[in-house]
Amino acid sequence: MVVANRLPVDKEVLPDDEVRWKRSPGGLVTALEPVLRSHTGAWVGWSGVPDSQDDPDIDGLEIRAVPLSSTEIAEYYEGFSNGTLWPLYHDVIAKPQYHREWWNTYVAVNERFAKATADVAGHGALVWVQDYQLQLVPKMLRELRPDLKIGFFLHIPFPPVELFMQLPWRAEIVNGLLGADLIGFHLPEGAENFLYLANRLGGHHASRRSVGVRSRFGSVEVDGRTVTVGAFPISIAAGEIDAASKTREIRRRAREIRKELGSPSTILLGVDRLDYTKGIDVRLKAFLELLEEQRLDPHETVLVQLATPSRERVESYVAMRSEIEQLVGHINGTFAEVGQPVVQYLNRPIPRDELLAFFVAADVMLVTPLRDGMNLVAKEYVGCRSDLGGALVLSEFTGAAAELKQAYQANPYDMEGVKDAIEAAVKQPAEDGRVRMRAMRRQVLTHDVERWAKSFLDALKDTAN
Ligand SMILES: Nc1ncnc2c1ncn2[C@@H]1O[C@H](COP(=O)(O)OP(=O)(O)O)[C@@H](O)[C@H]1O
Ligand SMILES: O=P(O)(O)OC[C@H]1O[C@H](O[C@H]2O[C@H](CO)[C@@H](O)[C@H](O)[C@H]2O)[C@H](O)[C@@H](O)[C@@H]1O
Repeated sequence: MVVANRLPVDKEVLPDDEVRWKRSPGGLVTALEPVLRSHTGAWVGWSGVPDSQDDPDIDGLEIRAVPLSSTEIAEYYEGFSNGTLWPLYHDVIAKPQYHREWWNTYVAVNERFAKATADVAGHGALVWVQDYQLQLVPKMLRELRPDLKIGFFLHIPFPPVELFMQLPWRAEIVNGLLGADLIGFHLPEGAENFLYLANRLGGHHASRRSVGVRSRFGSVEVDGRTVTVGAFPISIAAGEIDAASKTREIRRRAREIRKELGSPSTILLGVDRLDYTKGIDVRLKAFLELLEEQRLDPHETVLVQLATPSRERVESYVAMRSEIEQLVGHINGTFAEVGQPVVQYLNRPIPRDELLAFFVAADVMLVTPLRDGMNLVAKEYVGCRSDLGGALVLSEFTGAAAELKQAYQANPYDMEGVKDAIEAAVKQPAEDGRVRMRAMRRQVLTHDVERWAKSFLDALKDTAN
């Protein structure tokens, strides 16, 4: 069973009360949906709208919707999850807000998820709890159902001790997670941060040697149980994406996109949830300066930014959206010609096949987060480039940077470094580009999401309890 804040589909109620289900945003769903489709399993989660307990009908998946009221959405989802934990775990890029009411609602909603799971899980079932919205569920679930095998995976970075210690409920979170049999992080660093805190805040004996990738797991002794802690970098359904990107329709659409953009020599592409962690402003500022310094030609270059709306009622997201839209306006105001914008910006989700066509069309992919747990967009781009064309500019502060070493990597806080990386990617010699892309594709195609799920679930089955 998968337990996640979100169901794989979001409910949409149209003005005539007709109900439609659409794909949920974000990489967690991108990764887990194909995994669960290829196994039998149930998914417990929220439908994205208030007060709904409809279970949508999805082929091969049993869905259990957990209802949330409007107040709970404001205090648990927008509040504690995305106004407190999200910025705290992402290097405090925005200032985390600490409110006791938000915390109380987070506890109550975690209890509801634990109870919903306990009600439907078969005896001895394997339960896989996902992400920062549900960090108390492992302990709550163990108390309700000690027969279950409980795994937990954190999709975002686990912060260093200096930042985590800000959290007024730090011990409760660490002890909540320790209810699991296996706790997984994307990177060894996150696992090591957690092991240190389990000892410091929980007072438990924790292993101290370094953690490996899918190997050399750490452990914490908790009330006679051993909790295993490991690093399992997530990935994409690489084979599916590779095959789809080779189809005639997507290749044709990619050529058409280039024409529609005015047949520029260089298409730069950004694809993100509209989130302040993604560094969309970083790449726009770098692009602006490269145009100003005449290192890029505005008649030959187009930057396409596809930004799907996200967490639109959270304050820091509102501010960031207007900053980005101002920057887009400023760049176009300065460098565009009538009918020929240099930045094309769409603030809406793009259908999957259309997105793949954009990846195939893009000469340079811009992935510039200030901090990101993994970033599946970088892997999707690589997965789409069977032609060995294109170049990836990648922030050092993404989880993906640990695996995609042949990308043009840059520190997103170093504007000159980002500009140099973009310029080098735009001007790369073709053969150099092929060598880089071949190496990155080898990594992505041999480390797909099935391998991620298998390595986590095998480790979970191997846990002693
Ligand atoms: N504008 C968009 N339209 C459609 N899908 C998008 C858009 N932006 C991002 N996505 C998809 O959402 C997922 C984002 O995953 P990821 O890069 O891991 O970041 P996060 O989960 O933080 O949003 C990817 O599968 C990507 O293709
Ligand atoms: O559910 P939302 O609030 O709309 O947000 C979407 C998802 O964003 C986050 O995704 C993370 O998971 C990805 C896959 O592991 C990873 O590549 C990325 O770096 C993370 O940011 C969030 O963690 C999910 O819970 C959200 O559903």
